[in-house]
Amino acid sequence: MSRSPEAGVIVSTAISRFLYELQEVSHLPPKLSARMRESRTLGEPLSTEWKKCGLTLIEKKSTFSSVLDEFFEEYGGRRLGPGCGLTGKQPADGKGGFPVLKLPSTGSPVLRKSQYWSSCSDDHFRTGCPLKDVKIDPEKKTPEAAAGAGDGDDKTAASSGSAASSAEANGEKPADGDEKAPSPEEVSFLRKVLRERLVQNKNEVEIMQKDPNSPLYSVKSFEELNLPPDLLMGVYHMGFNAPSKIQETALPMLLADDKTNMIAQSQSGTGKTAAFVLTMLSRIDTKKPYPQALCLAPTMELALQIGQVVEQMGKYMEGLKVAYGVRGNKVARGQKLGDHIIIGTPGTVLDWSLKLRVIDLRKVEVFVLDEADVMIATQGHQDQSIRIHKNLSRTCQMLLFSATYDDPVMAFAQVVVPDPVIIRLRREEESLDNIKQYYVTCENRDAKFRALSNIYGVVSIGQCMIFCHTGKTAAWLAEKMKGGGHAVALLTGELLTRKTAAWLAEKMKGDGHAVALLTGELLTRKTAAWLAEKMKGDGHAVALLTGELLVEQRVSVINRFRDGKEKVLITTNLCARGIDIEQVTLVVNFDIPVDQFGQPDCENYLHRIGRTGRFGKTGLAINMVDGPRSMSQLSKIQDHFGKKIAKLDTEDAEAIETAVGEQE
Ligand SMILES: Nc1ncnc2c1ncn2[C@@H]1O[C@H](COP(=O)(O)OP(=O)(O)OP(=O)(O)O)[C@@H](O)[C@H]1O
Repeated sequence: MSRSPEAGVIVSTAISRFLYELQEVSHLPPKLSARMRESRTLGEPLSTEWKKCGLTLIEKKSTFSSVLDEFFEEYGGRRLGPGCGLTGKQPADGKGGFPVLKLPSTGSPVLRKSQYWSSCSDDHFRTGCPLKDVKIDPEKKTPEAAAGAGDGDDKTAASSGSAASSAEANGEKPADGDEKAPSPEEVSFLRKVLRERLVQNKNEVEIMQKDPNSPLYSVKSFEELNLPPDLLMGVYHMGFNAPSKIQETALPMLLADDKTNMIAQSQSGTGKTAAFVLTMLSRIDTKKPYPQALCLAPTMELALQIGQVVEQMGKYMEGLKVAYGVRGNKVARGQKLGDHIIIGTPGTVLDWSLKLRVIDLRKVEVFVLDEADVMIATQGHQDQSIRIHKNLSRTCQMLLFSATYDDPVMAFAQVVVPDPVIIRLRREEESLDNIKQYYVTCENRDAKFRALSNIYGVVSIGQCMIFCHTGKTAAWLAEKMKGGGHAVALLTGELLTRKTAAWLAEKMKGDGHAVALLTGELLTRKTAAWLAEKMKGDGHAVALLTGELLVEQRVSVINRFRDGKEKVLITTNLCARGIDIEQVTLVVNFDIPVDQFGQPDCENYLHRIGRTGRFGKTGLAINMVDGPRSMSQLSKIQDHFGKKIAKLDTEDAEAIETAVGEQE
């Protein structure tokens, strides 16, 4: 049976997961269940994993399909087709029994092609997410497609078809799939590290509290909060003069003796982290050598960011100790942690508390769940957080913070935060009032580039952001503009293409480095990373070159642009979504923003061009239209906002001068 390593991983873990779930349905003997849990090693060949579980692969027709049907009834799945299912012998007493997997001899095409199974990733499996919670991702590619589209520059990604936009005019496949969108965790991390100051918001804080009669008060200064002097010094050390809008309302409740439980929602950058860090610090006694505050974040990077705030704000608290419950931080079973604050990700903290027992959850005074919206987007985190939460004492103060407020977040919040006060600060509306919007008609992308050059040739532009639909167009345009002498920053999901990686590997080898190049058609990023680790473990010096731009690299690109080192930032929808770069003078939609269904994306349009025209200045937005389709998309956007988008003739220098001149 031939299959790529990644296919093996996906299939094996999905099936193991399936079996793991199945024990609840068909009562596997405990010893076997335990062995199955142990056998979740990433990348083990399917057959080894099965053998470890005491399972055998057979090729006969299914005789155990009723169990399978029962399973799907219970978990809401469906049969995937003939020849793919469970088979085995049911013992006479009806108890126990070893389910045996049956795969078609052709390399399990049904499993691989099925959205259901390919949606079960290793993460679902590792984090113990119930199968019923596995979200089916219709965009998810089969391993073969992923391998083909991953980091090749001579292959185009699988097209989503309907997402086609103006990029079609270039004969290029317009799928977003040619680069990877930053995950919610990455976006959240990027925002945090890029944030330099508080986001101001003039809206009123809305409050919903359990007892509407209990008095509410807000503070206008940190002194009013009666903080211990060492903590107040820490706040000043952070450079905070007065509480932010959300802090004014939240802090008096958070710090009150009755340990109010709270769900707080406001946009990123409004001061939530500072508020809960202050609460954690105010609740701990550094003389007591055990964890008293616990904070969960969705990723290691975010946990470390929070830790930095804790360490800065707690700078004057003598003896304060912080531990990071994140992957790679090892603790010995039974060791008792003497740190006062634990910040970590749900999986590791769960292990530390319930498996290794290094934290006594009953002694935790305050429990914080940060970035709940990002947390629930990560499979498994929700369940793990709930399991941790269940072991906390009733007197523990529970706090949950989120940038959004939709139903899944609230449902989760209600489970982990009993009797909460809910506070909310609505995002200030962005408006198009200060922005002059134009469109330019161009035949193809070369014509778009010419139009852009004309604009640059006639007037001097401050900083400009250009949005393209795909990473490929962005890279092409960046090269063209560089050729024209512009200082250009390029922010896309792909840094190294396979070709570049191969070239770099050769260079490095030439310089005497031992380089194993792990990219290409067969290996996906995950398999490559796994293999690199394995090889390193075996003492090889391995450089892993894949097609992804690391978060740190993205930060550096954005920072360079913000510092004015480059005047033009060319980016894609995917990479720029949710990331604020303030104060550019010109926004160019090289391609009209569309959503995954090819419909005009008004929200994104507003967000993109809202970057210009801030601080009372007039901004300028230019949209490039290359056919009837993009024209119709733009008209819909115009109708949506009810603001005129005027035609601009970029062959007419005077017209350009008038348009740009108005903006200065
Ligand atoms: N009272 C304050 N005065 C001045 N600056 C503040 C204040 N509170 C927070 N800040 C600063 O504002 C920025 C955003 O604050 P913070 O990280 O607490 O917001 P957040 O809502 O948690 O955002 P995110 O969700 O992105 O983490 C940080 O640089 C922080 O140091």
